Order: sequence, then structure tokens, then C-alpha cells
Amino acid sequence: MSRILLVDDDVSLLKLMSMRLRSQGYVVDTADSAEGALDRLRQQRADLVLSDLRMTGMDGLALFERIQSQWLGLPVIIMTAHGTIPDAIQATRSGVFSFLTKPIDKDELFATIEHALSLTRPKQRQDWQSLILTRNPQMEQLLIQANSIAGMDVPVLIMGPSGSGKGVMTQALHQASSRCDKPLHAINCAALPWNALDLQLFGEDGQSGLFEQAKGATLFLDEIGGLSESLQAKLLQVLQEYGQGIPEVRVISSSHQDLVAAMEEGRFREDLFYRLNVANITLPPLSARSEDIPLLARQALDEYRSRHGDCAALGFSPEALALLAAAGWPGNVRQLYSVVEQLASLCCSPVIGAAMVESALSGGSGGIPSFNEARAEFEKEYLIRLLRTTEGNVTLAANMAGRNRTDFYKLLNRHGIEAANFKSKG
Ligand SMILES: Nc1ncnc2c1ncn2[C@@H]1O[C@H](COP(=O)(O)OP(=O)(O)OP(=O)(O)O)[C@@H](O)[C@H]1O
Repeated sequence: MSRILLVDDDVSLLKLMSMRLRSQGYVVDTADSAEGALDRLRQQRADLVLSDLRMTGMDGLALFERIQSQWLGLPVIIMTAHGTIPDAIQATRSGVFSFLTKPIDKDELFATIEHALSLTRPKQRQDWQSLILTRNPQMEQLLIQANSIAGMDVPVLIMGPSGSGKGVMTQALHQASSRCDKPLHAINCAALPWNALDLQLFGEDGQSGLFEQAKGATLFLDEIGGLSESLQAKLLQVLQEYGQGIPEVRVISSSHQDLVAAMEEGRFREDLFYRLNVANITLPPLSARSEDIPLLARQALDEYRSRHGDCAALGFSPEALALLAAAGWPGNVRQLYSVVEQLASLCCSPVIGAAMVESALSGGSGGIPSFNEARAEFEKEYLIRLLRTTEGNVTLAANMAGRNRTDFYKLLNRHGIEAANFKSKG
């Protein structure tokens, strides 16, 4: 059901118009001034604003400009009894969706409203759930919760162990939200040195960073527990500025660390935690939802097969699936995907059998590491050699590797290497 905010300083007209709109099935909020409309929007987002042009105090066009700067993409239709062509031209040029002249023609009004709503209505809203495969009752309950959280436009904190699906849950939340046709901006707070992260989030001038770019959209702060003390303070300040009423930027953050413990140990600010954790989703580890394992294993194999046309394996034997379902999976769904890829790449028959699974789970694929494991090992050794050679000078090491500093820091983070440990002590 679409929600319309109707703004007019003529109270009797306000009553009449809202009756008309309600009779068409719209939910209608009213305000008798532009200032009142802005207050109303801060409390309750609307799908469309229908406003009079000439009003005492702020007029309809000034209201439109304020709406555009705070609720980008929210369509505004302006009505006026004093309709002049220059007014209409000015209104539509500045981005007002449409300009209607009073007395308003009922059919034209409804057609214009429906046209505006059809352009902004979230697409594929019902598909949001398809990203997350599950048949586990706890996860199904979480999906119901996620669907209602998605519609609330509040900050969400997603917790759960590494590889448990915090990233896909974020995509699903964004997809189910009214911002689904806007971008989902994402940044990993643990993968960048603090100054690069500061620059990316807030920009050099405080105007050009991700926070600014994500206005009207969603910003995913992955691994929020990795924020330095000073960035935690800065983020809190920004959220306080943005967070009055309906937030311009919807922040979804995630952490595999126990942030409550981090808070108790003084490593994470309490005030920031409560601001990010307005709604919470905590994903269970894969071992607590073993009924999902066959489903996810088949999905991982299908994905592998669609990327590698020469894959011989078509499926798993029941015994192989039982072994997968009984395993511990400390790396959760990501680890399961990686084991299935390894099995699919080694398998020469249509069915992946129990013996292969057993061998992969014990890490014993003939003593030969997988390509990914071998590459990770090589990368780590290589980075350590570079840092030893340059005595921890990251700029020099990045130059020698032919990478920029940001990429180089990402590599170091991925392998848990601290450049400072290679600096000479004297
Ligand atoms: N329920 C699920 N259904 C389908 N795929 C899933 C599901 N959960 C996770 N995955 C897949 O598992 C992999 C890891 O998931 P994801 O990156 O979302 O985990 P994460 O918790 O964000 O990990 P990390 O803490 O390491 O960032 C991805 O390839 C993702 O697509």
C-alpha cells in the first residue's frame, strides 16, 4: 500500500483530497505547511509527496528542494490554483515529478500518482529471499524478521561467525528495502589502514566520501569491529548528524567479532554500538543448521558447474552428503563452498563419493594443497619477503610488487601481516 504525504495550507481542501486519495486505497498523511511536512517525513517516510505550490511560509518548490536534498528519489507532485506556465516550467526543470492545476482533475491526479509510483516502486521485491538458501526453522524465522526490518529503514547490525552469510544477508535486506533500486555501497572496515578508510568513508573535505555518495541508498560497513578509536568517534558524529528521524543513509554493519565483549573490554564505543544496533540479526553457525548443508553443497556444485563447463561431477552420493552434513565447518558456508569446489575440480566421475569427501575433510587430498591454498601460501611468503627486504616500508614494498599502497594493505590484511613488525627496532 503506497503512502502519500499531502501538503496544503487550505485545511478544507486537505480534508477533501485526503478522502479522495484514501478511497483509492492510498495511506494518506497530511501537513498544513511545508515545515510540518518535513517534520512528518522525518517521522514516517512516504512514497510520494503531493503539495500545494503557494503556501504561507516555505512554498512548494522550496519544500521540494529540501526533500530532494534529504530524501533523494522521493517523487513530488506540485498543485496550484495559480498555475502559470513559467511556474510549471520552473517546477519540472528542477525535478518536480509533475505539476497539476487546480481544480484537480480526478483521473489526471490518479494517473500521475500511479505513474510516479510505478517509476519508484521497488523492483523484484519478492526476489530478495532467493539469495539465502535455507530449510532451517531458526533461519526461516530470521528471514521473516529480516523482511520486517528491511521495511523499517533503521540501522541494522548483523552478527555471526566468519563465512556464515552476513554479506548475503546484507544484500537481501537491501533488496527487500524501499532503497532496492539505489546502490548498495560497501566497505570492509578491517581491510584498510585507518587513514585510507577515513578518506574513503568521509572524503578529504567531508563531502566526497562514501557517506555522501550513499545518500538515499544503503551503506554496508563490513567488519565494523575493525574501526580504530578515532574512526569510531567520527562515525558516531556522522551518524548523529544523519540519524535524526529518517536517515539519509541506511547503514547496515556487520561483525564476526563479539561486539558486546569488545564493548565491555573498552575496544568498541558503547554509544556507537547502540546507534548501529537499532535492529539486530544474528546468524547461527553452519554447524547449528546441518539441514542446510546438502542444499548449500548442491548449490555450490551447480555454481561451480556453471563456471566450469568441463566439470564431470553432477551430484553427490547420499553417503557423501551425510559426511558433509556431519562435519564441523568452523569456516561456515564459505568453507563449505570452498570444499565443494575442491571436490568438483578433482572429481572425474558424475557422482562425488564418500571417500573423496572424507579425504577433503581431513585435508588429505593426496598431500597436494588446492590451488587456492597453494596460492595463499605463496602470497604470504612473498609479502613477508618484501617487508623483510624493505624493513617494513610499505610504500617501497608496494612499489617493488607493482601494486598501489591501498591494494598492498588489503593483501597484508588478508594474510594478517603487520608491516610494523618488520621495522628495525634501533
Ligand atoms: N544461506 C546462504 N545461501 C546461499 N549462499 C550462502 C548462504 N550463506 C552464505 N552463502 C555464501 O557463502 C559465502 C560466504 O558468505 P558471506 O560472504 O555472506 O559471509 P560473511 O559472514 O559475510 O563472511 P565474512 O565474515 O568472512 O565477511 C558467499 O559465497 C555466500 O554467497
